[in-house]
Amino acid sequence: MTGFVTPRPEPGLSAEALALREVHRAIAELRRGGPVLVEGEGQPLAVAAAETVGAAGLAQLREVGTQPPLLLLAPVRAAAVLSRPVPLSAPEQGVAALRLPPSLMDPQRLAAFADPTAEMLMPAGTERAPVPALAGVALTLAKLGRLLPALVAVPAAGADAGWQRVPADSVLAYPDTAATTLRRVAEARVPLEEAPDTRIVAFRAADGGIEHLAMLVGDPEGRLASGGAPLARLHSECFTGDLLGSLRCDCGPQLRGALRRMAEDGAGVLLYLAQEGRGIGLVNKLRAYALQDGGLDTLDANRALGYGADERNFLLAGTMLRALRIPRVRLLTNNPDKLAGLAACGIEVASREAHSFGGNGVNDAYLATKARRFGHML
Ligand SMILES: Nc1nc2c(ncn2[C@@H]2O[C@H](COP(=O)(O)OP(=O)(O)OP(=O)(O)O)[C@@H](O)[C@H]2O)c(=O)[nH]1
Ligand SMILES: [Zn+2]
Repeated sequence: MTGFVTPRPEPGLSAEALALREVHRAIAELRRGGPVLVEGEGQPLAVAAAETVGAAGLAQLREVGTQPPLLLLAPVRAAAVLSRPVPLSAPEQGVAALRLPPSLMDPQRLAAFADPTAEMLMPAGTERAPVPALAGVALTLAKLGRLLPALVAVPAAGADAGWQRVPADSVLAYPDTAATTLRRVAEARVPLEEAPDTRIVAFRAADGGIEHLAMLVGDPEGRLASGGAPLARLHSECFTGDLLGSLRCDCGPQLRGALRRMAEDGAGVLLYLAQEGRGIGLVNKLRAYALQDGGLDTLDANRALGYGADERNFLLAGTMLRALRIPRVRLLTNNPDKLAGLAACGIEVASREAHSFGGNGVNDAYLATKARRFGHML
């Protein structure tokens, strides 16, 4: 059946919640190996994630495709699978498109092209193709889903009403919409080893999505009322460091050290942001670790996966601090991006407080890379 069904917005659902929902549903579809239709200016683009797509998803792509399928990759990843440099021209939005011969339309091979830890090469003679208009948006969608930014794509016609559709605008607005619609949803007193007088406040965006937490230690409101500024830390989730005590990073000592310092100071707010692996997700962070064991540093490993060096969005933190009525902070960080990020969303950073814990023998090169390549102030 072909045809077009106008989506009926549900009563009471805001435009922002609807936009988040479109993206969440598209991500869920990509993650389970299904195809989605990205709509915007130009011909709609049907895509599936190379990492997850199965035979059924590939068949659906073939059905709606008006041209042979393409593999969309970050240029650095395209250069790796082609074993030759891929020069970028400006209008191509940081995407390379490679023609996929029928013999390569195979789930296992596609997954290997997506993943630099699999070391799979495209056959000699593989050609680049013009990059479709919505290719950059589609790769952004894959990254929002914490999938490897590698997609099988076909410019599409005649997709029926059963297809999961997502407007390009909703994808592009997603990071800001997910941040600005955060609301407080739960709160409880949770005494912590390092900071016995702690309340945890949970935040959730419109249409569900990822939740973020604020740990309020002592009396930050009182500190502000007396004209001071409470200590604050933006802590990006690190399952391996925070929970397991991994020695590869410094997150565990930074987390507990920040809580301890806030308790000693009598006030503080620690935002625990669900931005695992600088925003690439735990699975991709593990892939990045594997690449680092092969010789790349933490920045180049992210890039080899097709991600940026740091995919975090600190607008989240601005929204949370405003909701908590904390407009002014003394920020525990060595990261200049956090200072700039908070300033950009109108939070006053009264001072920066150094927050370093020294190397442990395993993380020394990682800490040195943060100083040398990310500009961390150590
Ligand atoms: N992608 C990636 N993420 C990592 C790696 N090591 C740690 N992380 C993540 O990095 C985040 C912590 O960021 P850091 O750069 O260590 O420190 P920061 O929080 O930006 O800066 P500070 O405020 O100075 O501590 C957490 O989300 C970790 O999961 C890595 O090798 N690769
Ligand atoms: Zn860590």
